[in-house]
Amino acid sequence: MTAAIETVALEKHYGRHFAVRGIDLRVEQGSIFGLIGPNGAGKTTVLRMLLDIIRPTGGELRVLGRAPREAGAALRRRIGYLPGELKLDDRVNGRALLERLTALSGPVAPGSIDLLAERLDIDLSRPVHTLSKGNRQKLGLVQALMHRPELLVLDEPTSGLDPLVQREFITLVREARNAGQTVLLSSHVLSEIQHTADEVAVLATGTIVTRGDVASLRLTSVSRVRAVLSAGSAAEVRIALGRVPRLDELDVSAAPGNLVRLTCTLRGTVDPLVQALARFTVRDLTIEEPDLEESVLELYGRTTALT
Ligand SMILES: Nc1ncnc2c1ncn2[C@@H]1O[C@H](COP(=O)(O)OP(=O)(O)OP(=O)(O)O)[C@@H](O)[C@H]1O
Repeated sequence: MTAAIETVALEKHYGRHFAVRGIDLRVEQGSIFGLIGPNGAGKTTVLRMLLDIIRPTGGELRVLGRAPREAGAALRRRIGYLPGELKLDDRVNGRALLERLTALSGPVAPGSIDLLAERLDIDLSRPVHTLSKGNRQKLGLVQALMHRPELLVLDEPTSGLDPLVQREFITLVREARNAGQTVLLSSHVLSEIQHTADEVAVLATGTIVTRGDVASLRLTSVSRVRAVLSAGSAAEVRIALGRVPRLDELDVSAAPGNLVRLTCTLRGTVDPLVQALARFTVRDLTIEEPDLEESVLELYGRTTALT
């Protein structure tokens, strides 16, 4: 099956400065793909090249099987795009603005705009210039979604939205995927990626530093461990845990009643730790599953350390 998006060695430089370099992406049809990265990582640059708003300085790029540079407006109509910096015509109300945009997007099913407006809780009769940042963002989402495009490209989609609307957005994105649409979203709000994306690529300083499904990204990251053991001494526990690979930040202290408390961090599999603890009586044990945020922050840290 043709991928919805495929890039090979994609690059964009401005003079001697590379905004992105060596980007290989494959986004399968009917999936949700998340692009995460800190400010300036290159997320917007990648998305804008997909839309042919800017042109690559190197590499190859295909969107819905076509080269954006050649496919023009016909390809654009198959895509719903929410730009990171949304510019809307201020002089009209929301409904007039959206109806005008249908000239670019192509046909919109009757009732679709009203349904989306209701779900995102936006009043379309209000002049655009009176709308708050969040309400403008909602209009941006409606225009991206209203023509049920094959591909949604959403740059920081929940920026400015309150938590209830964010939740509705997540539902809308999942519905889109279930209906066979493909979604590419960029964000540094990791929770929305964590709750939606099938696959994630982490971008830092213009290159992909890691990729995978959300579950596997968690696996490679750090868990926080807390335990209370019945043990002869803190020193005995320290020695036993000294042989556990990828264990860090170990803090062991004696507590009343022949108890020993410990905290540490652990990267990867927990089995060696559990085996080391098994020689004591374990009174309490908590292994906090790391969230994506922690994994990604850690990855950013590793990347920074390398540069
Ligand atoms: N027109 C331009 N001229 C020069 N440099 C640019 C231009 N546009 C982007 N850049 C640079 O390219 C890099 C990537 O920028 P980009 O906007 O793609 O990052 P981003 O990941 O979307 O960041 P943010 O989360 O802050 O929106 C940055 O270093 C930025 O300064």
